[in-house]
Amino acid sequence: MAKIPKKVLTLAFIRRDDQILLGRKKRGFGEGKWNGFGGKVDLDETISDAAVREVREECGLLVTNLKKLGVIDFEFVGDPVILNVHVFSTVDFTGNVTESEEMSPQWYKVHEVPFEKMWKDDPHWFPYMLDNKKFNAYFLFEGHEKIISHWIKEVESLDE
Ligand SMILES: COc1nc(N)nc2c1ncn2[C@H]1C[C@H](O)[C@@H](COP(=O)(O)OP(=O)(O)OP(=O)(O)O)O1
Repeated sequence: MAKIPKKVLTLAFIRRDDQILLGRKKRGFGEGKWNGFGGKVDLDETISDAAVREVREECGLLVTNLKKLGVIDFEFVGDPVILNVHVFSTVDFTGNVTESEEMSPQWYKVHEVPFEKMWKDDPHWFPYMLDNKKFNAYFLFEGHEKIISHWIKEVESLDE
């Protein structure tokens, strides 16, 4: 049976009191959308090391104690590659929030997250992430704005 190619990506969120740090993507995949910070995993690094690196590159913060809260598979009609996104969260960071070439960061109150300017899947799984619940999810997109099917379930644990 043919193996489905998966591209492993990180997506990290930083929390501070009743706020969450989001970034507006300035270029590339998801340009214009608000999201957490993340990207591809390099050959020589673990997924959580990649999450730390991507946060530092994209918003200038050094994060520690990242907790993996979710693993989401995204499939796009007509594209054989599945995006396998590992979602992390932390409240521990040092440094100053800094705009990068890729992201324009901004703190939002957790009840004022701008879902209308984000990926369509986000309102489905953000409640789990904001409640620190672990979850697995799958979304099938047609284009970048329409979800055709999805599932999401809370889980006891996730592989590190
Ligand atoms: C399709 O739905 C998605 N929703 C959300 N909330 N986030 C998503 C979705 N699909 C991908 N993502 C995340 C995963 C990553 O954090 C970024 C995409 O990473 P990118 O392609 O920008 O990876 P980089 O390593 O930064 O790429 P470059 O090396 O080219 O800068 O979006």
